[in-house]
Parts: sequence; C-alpha cells; structure tokens
Amino acid sequence: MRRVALVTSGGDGAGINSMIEMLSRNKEIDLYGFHDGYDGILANQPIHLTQANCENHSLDGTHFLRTARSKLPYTKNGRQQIIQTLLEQDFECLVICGGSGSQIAAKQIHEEGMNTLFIPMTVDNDVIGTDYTIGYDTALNQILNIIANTQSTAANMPGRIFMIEVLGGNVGNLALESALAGGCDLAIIPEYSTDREEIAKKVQAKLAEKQSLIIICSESAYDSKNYKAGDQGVSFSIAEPIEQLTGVRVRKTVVGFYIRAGHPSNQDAIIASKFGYFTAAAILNEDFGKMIAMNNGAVTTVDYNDLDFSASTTNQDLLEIAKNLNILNS
Ligand SMILES: Nc1ncnc2c1ncn2[C@@H]1O[C@H](COP(=O)(O)OP(=O)(O)O)[C@@H](O)[C@H]1O
Ligand SMILES: O=P(O)(O)OC[C@H]1O[C@](O)(COP(=O)(O)O)[C@@H](O)[C@@H]1O
Repeated sequence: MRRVALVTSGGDGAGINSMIEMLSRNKEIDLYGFHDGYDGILANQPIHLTQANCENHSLDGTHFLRTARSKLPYTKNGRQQIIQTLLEQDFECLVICGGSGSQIAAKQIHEEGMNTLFIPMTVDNDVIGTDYTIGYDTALNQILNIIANTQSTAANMPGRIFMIEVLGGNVGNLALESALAGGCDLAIIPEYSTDREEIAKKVQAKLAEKQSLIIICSESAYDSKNYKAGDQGVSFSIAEPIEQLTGVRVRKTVVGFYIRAGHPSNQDAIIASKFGYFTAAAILNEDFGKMIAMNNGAVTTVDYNDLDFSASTTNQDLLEIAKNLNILNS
C-alpha cells in the first residue's frame, strides 16, 4: 500500500470531492487527508479517506476537507516542518489541491524533500500550465444564473445600467467568460485600463445605442495596486463617474462568495474525477513533482520544472473575441 497525504489549500472549489472520492477507490493507495490546509498537517489529525467514507458525498458542496490559507509554506522553516511531520508518519507523497499560490508551495515542498503532486482547484482558473481548474465551471454557472435574472429585470424595466461584480483574483477570466457566455455589454477586467473616466465614456457611448446595459466587473478592477484578493465593492467606485456622466443610476450586484459553493456542475465533477484517476496512476508510477492538468481537452501531467510562472493565465481566445466585440475596458 502507498501511504499518501492530501490537503486542500486556498479558496474552495466545487468538485474537489469527486477528485478525492476517485482517489479513495484505488485499492493500492492508503489515503489520509488533513483539514485546514498546511496548518492541518502540523495539527496532525489525519482523516482516513477510504472509499466507504467518501462514497455518496462526491457531489456535496461541503468539502471532505476544510481548506485554508497558511503562513507556513512562505518560509523554508515552515516548509521543513510540513515535510518532517509527513516523513515521520511514513507518507510517501503529499497531494496538494489549490490555486496559483498553492502551486508555488507544491513545487517548493517537492524540491525540499517531500514528493508532491498538484491538483489545480480554484474558481479563478488562473493556474499556470493548465487550461482548467476545479471549481471554475460551477462558479461560472452561478454567475450565469445571476446574469439571466438581471437580463429579465433589464427587459422588464428598460433604461437602466446594471453592474455585476464577480470574484476572480488578479485575473479577469471569470468576468470575461461570463460576460461572453451571458451576452453582456461590457467586461471590466484588471488586464485592461481601469481608468474611471475612460470606462464612463465607453458606457455612455453604449447607452446611446441600447435600452439597458449589463456590465460584468472583476473584483480586482482597481486603478491602483492596493487591491488584495477578496476585496469587494470596486464596482461602487467605477459606477460613480458613470452616474455623473450619464445621469443614470447604476444598479449594482456584488455576487461575492455565493459562486464558490454549491453542487459541482457536471464539468467540474467529471474533470475532477479524471484528475483523481490520473493522480492515482501518477502515485503508483512514482511520477512525482508534477501537476495533473487539463490541456487542449485532455488530462496531462506537467512537470513543475516546465512551468513558466511569468506566463499570462488570462484566456487569450476569449480575450481576442471580447476585444473584437469592443466589450472590454480598453
Ligand atoms: N509564493 C508562495 N510561496 C509559498 N507558498 C505560497 C505562496 N503563495 C501562496 N502560498 C501558499 O498557498 C496558500 C494558498 O495560496 P493563495 O494564493 O491564497 O490561494 P490559491 O492557492 O488558491 O491561489 C497560501 O496561504 C500559502 O500557504
Ligand atoms: O475567501 P478569501 O480568503 O476572502 O479569498 C477571496 C479570493 O478567493 C477567490 O475566491 C479564489 O481564490 P483562490 O482559489 O486563488 O484562493 C478569489 O476569487 C478571491 O479573490
């Protein structure tokens, strides 16, 4: 039996239970999870993740394991504490599920003495080396529900500007994709100029052509570097000059954390299941130091050393379409 530890780290992502459930099915793997990310490893109360414990819960919105942000991996000393605790318990590998920050930690922990595998999980879909992250599709679907309802009220009561603010961290993928999928009029994303006056002029020009406008605004569309992940309310400051210029009140919805929870969509559940299946294979083949990824529609394993951390994670195809449609804040 291969003794394997698993943590989730950073923001939660719907579907991760499917990945864990799939991994727990493998009879050659003895799987243990720790609550609360890296801190949970030091708290050292492993939970045996057997198939019997995991089955029937893969589609739950509540994860098998709580996730968390932790100071530990930022220092070599912290990482050594994690490694030593796991080695003392004879773990052969640590599976880390998380976003772009957790990915850095996974690589460092691997290089410093503990085999790791990394599974991309974040609603932001901003992880280097993979087209897809667990949780993204469910979050998009939740946003699309909100857009659909807003479109109804926009049709019922014309003459209004609606602005829907969504999560996404430093990357505009959630805003970009939901604006395109939802047929919205503008996506304000951090990759483009967030100059308030320019945005207001663009909105004014669009309002001259349409009865109502629906704008999707990324949480990080700040015009300064002061943004911290999870800050909310940027749409209020963007709306102010729009209202002054157009004389129309902006009706705002800050979607916030509603989108991170809930039952996973089929896409999240099936991709997570595939990730679990390929993670088991990587463990049995001792193919460590890798990320399980989705690229061009296929599950792949990507060596940490092949990751280009300076690359953009914004979806370039969608960006091109949005640019051509003139629905970006540029
Ligand atoms: N540069 C880094 N070096 C080492 N560990 C990091 C780094 N960035 C993040 N981490 C670890 O990963 C955790 C999650 O990272 P964070 O960026 O908050 O979320 P996510 O992994 O979902 O992007 C952090 O709390 C920290 O424990
Ligand atoms: O829950 P917190 O700690 O406030 O974090 C909020 C951040 O988490 C996210 O929802 C997901 O981020 P990560 O998955 O990268 O951790 C971001 O969209 C948001 O900026």
